[in-house]
Amino acid sequence: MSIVLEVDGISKSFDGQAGAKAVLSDVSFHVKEGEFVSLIGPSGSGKTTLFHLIGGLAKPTGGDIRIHGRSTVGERGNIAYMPQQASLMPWLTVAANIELALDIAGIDRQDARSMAREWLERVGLKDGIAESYPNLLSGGMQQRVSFLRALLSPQPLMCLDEPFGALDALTRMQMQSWLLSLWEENRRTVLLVTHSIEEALLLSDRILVLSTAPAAVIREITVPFSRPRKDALWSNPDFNELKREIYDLLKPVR
Ligand SMILES: Nc1ncnc2c1ncn2[C@@H]1O[C@H](COP(=O)(O)OP(=O)(O)OP(=O)(O)O)[C@@H](O)[C@H]1O
Repeated sequence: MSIVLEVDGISKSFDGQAGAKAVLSDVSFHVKEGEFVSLIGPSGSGKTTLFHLIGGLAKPTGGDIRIHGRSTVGERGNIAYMPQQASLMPWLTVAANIELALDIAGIDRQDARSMAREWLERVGLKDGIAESYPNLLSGGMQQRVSFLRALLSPQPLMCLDEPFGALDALTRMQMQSWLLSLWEENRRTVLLVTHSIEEALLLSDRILVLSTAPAAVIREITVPFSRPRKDALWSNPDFNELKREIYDLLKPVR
C-alpha cells in the first residue's frame, strides 16, 4: 500500500502575551492508501491544529507535510474535511450541497448531479431527502450528508474532525455502525480525530495516541480485530483490554 499522508517532524507554536506557546512538538506519522487511522489525545493537545496544518489553513513552525510524496505545507484543496457540525448550506437542498462540494473539487456538473442522487439513495437517505433543506433533517441525518459529501469528494485523504461529537449517545452509536459498513465497502483513506476510545477501536486500523501539549505521538496501536467488524466487538475482552490500555495512556499524570 502506498503512503498517502506523511506528517514529518511537525511542530507548531502560537505567539501569546506570555511568549510563544508550543502546541505540537515533533509529531510524525503516516497514513497509507485505504487505511483508517485515528488520532486520540487529551483536550487541548492540538488535534484540530494538526488538521488545520494538514488542510493547509495554517503553516507549521517546523517540519513537513507530504501528500503522495509532495510537500503541501500551506496548500489548500488536498483533503476532504468533515467537521463536528455538518456546516451544510441552509439555502441549498441536500443534493445541491453535495453537488456543490463535488463541483468545487472539479467534478463535471452533470456527473456530480447523478453521483449525489445515486449515493443518497444507496446510503439510505431516500424519501425525498435529496430535495429537502438541511434544517429539516435531524443532527444525525445532517452528519450522514456531511460524511457522504466528504466520501464522494475526490481528494486523496478524508479528515474527520470529531464527526459525532455533537450527537447524543444513541445516535452516535448508530452513526458509527453506519459509517463502519459504508467505509468497509469503500475503503477511502481516513484520518479521524476523536475523543472516544471505543469509536477509535471500532473503526480504525491504527490508533495514534497524543500526549498533552506540546503534543507528540506517544503510542501507535495496531487494532487487531478483523474486518468486517460489528458493534458486538464492544463485549469482546480484547477490546476492553485495549480500551483500558489507551485510557491509562490518556490519564493525566498526578
Ligand atoms: N490561533 C491560535 N492562537 C493561539 N492559540 C491557539 C490557536 N489555535 C489553537 N490554539 C491553542 O492550541 C491548543 C490546542 O488547540 P486545539 O484546538 O488544536 O486542541 P484539540 O486537541 O483539538 O482540543 P479539543 O480536544 O479540546 O478539541 C489550545 O491550547 C489552544 O488554545
